[in-house]
Amino acid sequence: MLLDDVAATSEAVAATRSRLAKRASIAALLRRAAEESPPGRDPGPGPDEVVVVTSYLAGELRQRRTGLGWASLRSLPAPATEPTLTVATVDAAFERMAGLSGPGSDTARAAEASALFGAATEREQRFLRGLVAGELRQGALDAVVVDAIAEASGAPVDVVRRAVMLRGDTGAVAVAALRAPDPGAAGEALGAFGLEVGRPVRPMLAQSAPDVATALEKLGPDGAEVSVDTKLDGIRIQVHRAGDAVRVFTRSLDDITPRVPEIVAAALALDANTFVLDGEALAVDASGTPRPFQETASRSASQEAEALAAVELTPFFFDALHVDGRDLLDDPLRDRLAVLDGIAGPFAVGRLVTGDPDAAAAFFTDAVARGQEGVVVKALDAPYAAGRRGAGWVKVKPRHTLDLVVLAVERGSGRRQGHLSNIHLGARDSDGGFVMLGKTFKGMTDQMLAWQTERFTELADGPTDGYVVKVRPEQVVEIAFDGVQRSTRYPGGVALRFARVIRYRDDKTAAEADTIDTVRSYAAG
Ligand SMILES: Nc1ncnc2c1ncn2[C@@H]1O[C@H](COP(=O)(O)OP(=O)(O)OP(=O)(O)O)[C@@H](O)[C@H]1O
Repeated sequence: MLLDDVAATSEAVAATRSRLAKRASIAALLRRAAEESPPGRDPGPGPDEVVVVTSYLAGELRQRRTGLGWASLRSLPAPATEPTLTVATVDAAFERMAGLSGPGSDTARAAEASALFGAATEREQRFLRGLVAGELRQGALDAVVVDAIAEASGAPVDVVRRAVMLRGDTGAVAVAALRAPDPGAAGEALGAFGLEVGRPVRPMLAQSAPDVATALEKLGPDGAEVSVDTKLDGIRIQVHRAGDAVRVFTRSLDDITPRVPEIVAAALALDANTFVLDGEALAVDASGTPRPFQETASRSASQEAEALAAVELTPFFFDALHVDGRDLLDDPLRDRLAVLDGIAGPFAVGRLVTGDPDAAAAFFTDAVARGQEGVVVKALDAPYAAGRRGAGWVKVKPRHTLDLVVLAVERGSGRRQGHLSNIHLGARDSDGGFVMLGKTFKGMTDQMLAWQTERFTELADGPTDGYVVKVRPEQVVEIAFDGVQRSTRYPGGVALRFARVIRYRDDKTAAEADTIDTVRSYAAG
């Protein structure tokens, strides 16, 4: 298949707001990809073309890192006039670039890139640039691609979605679905995708509520028993063990095993040979009181890798997805917790199972008094909704926070001279854009200031010599605030009161940031 076909479809998808139209064009292209490269016909050394086409349609390169920087794409060779590049050729070129390392690799990579872009037409250049810079990626697109795989293969959409969540790899799911001879076989092939120990599953996420009483109402009938879990403010971890082999993954499915030997040791000490557990890793002091979040985060944040050895982390588990040959994802939480308690012992997160709203509220107050972040209230009959903000979990925190996207940054003055300081904050709106809500430089440590100056120079979009530097909307920041007020100053009609920075989040993409509707729900009256 020609890259031009994929680029054309990608442009058509971006040009329409209709989800049905997007789904139809993606499905048509996937079907063509499967027909043009039937299995068994000189497969060559590369992957199935359907895998590559699927990831390009989702806006991603198959290679997570190519070493190609945004800056290197500023001056491109003149475009070709005729489209000749095939998807397989392009994938092979990126594979070579990703494999380069050591002295001279930058030059070799630049030469590869220049040859690739020189063979691309103007439209293909635009598309490739978007892929490399990550500009084509947006959360909403993943869901449309899942829908399109269902349409193209005839498999039920929830079966496709489930396979993607369990496999964490949309391309592999597309191949299995599209290579099946008929819809029935496609559904069967996907149904066989189970949880595999060693392969991370997208974690279940929580909804939120302003207080415990509201959380209980959301979860179901009066008086129904729920689990009120302590909400620990650390790093989400998913720990896989098969015998002596342990792997630790983050919320975004990155493998951090080599960086957390103490978690590996704790996993090996648990009373089961094979498992997948979900939990949170935290720095705690001798009395079990959590250390400030910054200490834990310094272990995960890429910008502070040197702090790695400094803090000892303890894992706390709150869910079991698989134990000793038994998949638990579809079992009710009640049963999963019984299994968890049987193996995790002191490493299980503290919880209270109750149907009494007063007891639940008291547990929350106590957790916060002990320095924890809040609670997650969970329905005992709900399955584990991998990769989704499931209805079964509701988080409650005493402090209001939002995850917003940095839209621009201002040059600092005085003590902050030479730094990029005041950040412009945006919430996500329904059509993929961002609405500005205010600015802040409160709460920033000197370390953050140094880090963000570098980061936003990289993300700068347009001239960087002005006072306000516009940036590509990619960096998520967690903001605490005292309230939301109506305001005519900003386009969304609302502004944050006393917004302050808590931390930069590398575990969320802009597509996962909070929406303007969520922000408005905090506005009084
Ligand atoms: N007992 C618990 N049960 C579930 N999640 C927990 C628990 N303790 C801490 N957490 C954390 O809370 C998060 C659930 O909230 P959510 O799904 O909204 O993710 P989030 O946006 O990363 O949350 P936040 O920013 O509030 O930590 C989980 O990702 C996990 O890291």
